[in-house]
Amino acid sequence: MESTGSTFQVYDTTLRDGAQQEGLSLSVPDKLAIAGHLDELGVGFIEGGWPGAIPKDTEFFRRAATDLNLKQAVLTAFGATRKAGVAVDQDPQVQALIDSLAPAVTLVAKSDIRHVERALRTTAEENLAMITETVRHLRDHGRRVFLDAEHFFDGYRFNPDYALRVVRSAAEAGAEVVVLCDTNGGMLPGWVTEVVQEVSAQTGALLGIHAHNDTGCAVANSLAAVEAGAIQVQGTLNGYGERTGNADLITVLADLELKLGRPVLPEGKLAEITRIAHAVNEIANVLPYQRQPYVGASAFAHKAGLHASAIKVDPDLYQHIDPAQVGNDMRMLVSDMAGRASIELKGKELGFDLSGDRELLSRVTDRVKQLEARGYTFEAADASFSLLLQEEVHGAQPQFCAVESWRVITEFRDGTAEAVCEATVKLTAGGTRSVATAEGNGPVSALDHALRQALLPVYPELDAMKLTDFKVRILDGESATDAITRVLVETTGSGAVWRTVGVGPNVVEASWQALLESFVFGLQAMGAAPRL
Ligand SMILES: CC(=O)SCCNC(=O)CCNC(=O)[C@H](O)C(C)(C)COP(=O)(O)OP(=O)(O)OC[C@H]1O[C@@H](n2cnc3c(N)ncnc32)[C@H](O)[C@@H]1OP(=O)(O)O
Ligand SMILES: CC(=O)C(=O)O
Repeated sequence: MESTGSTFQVYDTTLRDGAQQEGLSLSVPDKLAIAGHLDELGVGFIEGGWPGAIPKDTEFFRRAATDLNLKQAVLTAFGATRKAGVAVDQDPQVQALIDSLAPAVTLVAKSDIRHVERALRTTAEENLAMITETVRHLRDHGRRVFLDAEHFFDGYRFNPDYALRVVRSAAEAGAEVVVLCDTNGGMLPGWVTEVVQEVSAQTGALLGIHAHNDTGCAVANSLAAVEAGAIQVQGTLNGYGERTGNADLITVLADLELKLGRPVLPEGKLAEITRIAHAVNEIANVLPYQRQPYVGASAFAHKAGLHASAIKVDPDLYQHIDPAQVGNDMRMLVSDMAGRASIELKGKELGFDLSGDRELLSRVTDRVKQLEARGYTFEAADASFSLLLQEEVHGAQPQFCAVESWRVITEFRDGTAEAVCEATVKLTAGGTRSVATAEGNGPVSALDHALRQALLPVYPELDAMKLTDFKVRILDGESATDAITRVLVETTGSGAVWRTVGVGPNVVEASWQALLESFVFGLQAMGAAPRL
């Protein structure tokens, strides 16, 4: 929610401070796409970058002026105050902020006297003049101005008088909000509460909070500041940012709305937050954090049997909110920690009504526990669990073929650097016996090709299916080559993704199990009729 005066402001800095994360590199089109998502979410301000310092950011603002049709958010340029000893109207970086055409500017300024003297190598008075003159200059050019008071909390604890003079200078010169930054991320919530209350009482300025996560408290510190009176909260989507990141704006917004009862996004937008968090991960090419509060894939995933048995009665008993409020879903995980209720709920998720059949539920629960003790893992292989359920409910898995035998050989050919694998699969499908031989760069790809070759004439649906991931895990490391091997296979087809598991003392045998199950599950999911 953007505003003037003292209405609460949500300020996103994913495109500037988020981009300072190690390994993150956003192109101009990436930034434009993320800005679109942020606007859709309903944040008040989008800090687009530092024009004049980073050429890509200058270009972003140039393109934003024509390509970005923001409906809600105010585009904000970030930059430093004028340099020491340079007239404000002669400082090219200040001019670049004006040239960016952004309607709002956030200036970063030193508020810790030690930084003024040692990093800027200037005097206390000159730093205050740099702040006052730059804020006024930008206001004279019609810009809304915020001031990010860098290292504020450390500075205030070291020399409160100077830190307070920085806040007053900025506010008196026309800065709309002075944002107290925990730049090094070393604060704890109690300290933040105290400082925000004191600064607010001493200066009367409108304050904001910008927290880094080095103590693991960025979200808690942001909430503490808001409860102590800050009217602007800054953060980044998914907590991207330098070192351990910034306050995750997603968690902050959900906490403010759902826990503190403060509607800070336009109505209905919180339910979009999971989708937007994931979309931004995709654009930024960052793996989603499974355990991210509210929006992570595991945020409402239940593994323990006792949890599931209570959830069966009422999901609220083991969930702090209804996942739909943030656009997420509850999931049941099946494992050796499952009880009958977990199996029943997971069955329901997969389309099986197992309610009331106590004997069947106990049998499946026991079988899962025994198989997990041998190395299977069903929480990562829903498709294998679905086939297991079919065996228990209908007496057998769907029979798409009868496999007679399979074998793989690995061959080193003279003069070539790499080994080649060759697989032969003998099976009957559609009333015809086939012997298919195919090569691959490894045993699993050779088996995949041979199985496909044998089945394709009967099941053309296989054309749409593709192996997309293959993971091997040695389960008993101490036994070295005698260890048990677990293989997880991920297959994609017709817009769906499914995972199967195989276990055995032989890695190829374990792979074959997982591969065959992935074919069976995929054919069934695509509606193929089994023909032996
Ligand atoms: C806390 C934060 O995260 S703030 C955001 C930080 N983001 C970035 O640094 C990313 C973009 N940065 C850059 O592109 C470059 O660092 C620039 C363009 C800003 C500066 O580059 P350079 O001039 O080559 O110098 P360098 O990176 O070594 O920075 C030191 C200079 O910045 C000045 N400086 C540092 N902080 C400030 C400040 N708050 N206000 C004004 N000047 C500052 C220093 O005095 C020094 O100037 P000097 O060389 O004239 O003495
Ligand atoms: C401004 C900023 O990014 C900080 O102080 O952390």
